[in-house]
Amino acid sequence: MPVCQTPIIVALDFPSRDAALALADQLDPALCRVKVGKELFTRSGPQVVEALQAKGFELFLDLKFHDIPNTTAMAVKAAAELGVWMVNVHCSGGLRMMAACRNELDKLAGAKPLLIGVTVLTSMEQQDLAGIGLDVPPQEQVLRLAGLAAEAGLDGLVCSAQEARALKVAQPRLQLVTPGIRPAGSSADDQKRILTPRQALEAGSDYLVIGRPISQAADPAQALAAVVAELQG
Ligand SMILES: O=c1ccn([C@@H]2O[C@H](COP(=O)(O)O)[C@@H](O)[C@H]2O)c(=O)[nH]1
Repeated sequence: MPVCQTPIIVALDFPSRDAALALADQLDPALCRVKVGKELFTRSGPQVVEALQAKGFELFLDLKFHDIPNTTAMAVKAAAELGVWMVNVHCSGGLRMMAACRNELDKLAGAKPLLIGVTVLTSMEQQDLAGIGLDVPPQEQVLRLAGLAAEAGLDGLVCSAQEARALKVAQPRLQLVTPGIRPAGSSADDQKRILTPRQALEAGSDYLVIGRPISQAADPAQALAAVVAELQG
């Protein structure tokens, strides 16, 4: 397997295995990892994970598990047995839930996936948090959940790159996985807390999750190359 040399994770948000693999065929596993999320996994299951791994990609299984501790820990174990590189759970499932997942992964022999906690979705802004009874700015809630994730022994967080600077001070051990990445001039779509690839890297993001700006581009390989060039420039 080639060593991936960039922090880019391309989100394969497609309704079929064939569509996802067609995009993967245009991407170089040395230039990006790939992410399988809820839509693709619900339609295509573990077979699409195996097919992408066979093409040489390291894979983030982004199913954002959120359930009682035992159920979530068993789901994380199942993901680990698929050989994925990264798996995630919602931090709002609480400390005991995250600790159960950590504990389950620690029992496994051999390579384990990175265990990452989702803080506040990048599609949410302060008024969305108020709507679910959280009268705090997104960054305050992210930092609170980050503290719980660190206590539970998680490897990192999903957050906006807008919170990266504060998190690198508050939780320097945790790796930061940041969706809501938008090259200058591209549509924000349903994302609210966004930064450009370069801004995100400078703020301290370890991994940049990029979906539609690459997957919906007329030339996805060229769109990926442009992001790589922006990061190197
Ligand atoms: O807070 C989060 C957590 C996960 N995501 C996922 O990342 C990609 C982003 O795709 P774009 O097309 O670049 O918006 C998508 O798969 C989300 O499910 C997120 O956006 N925010």
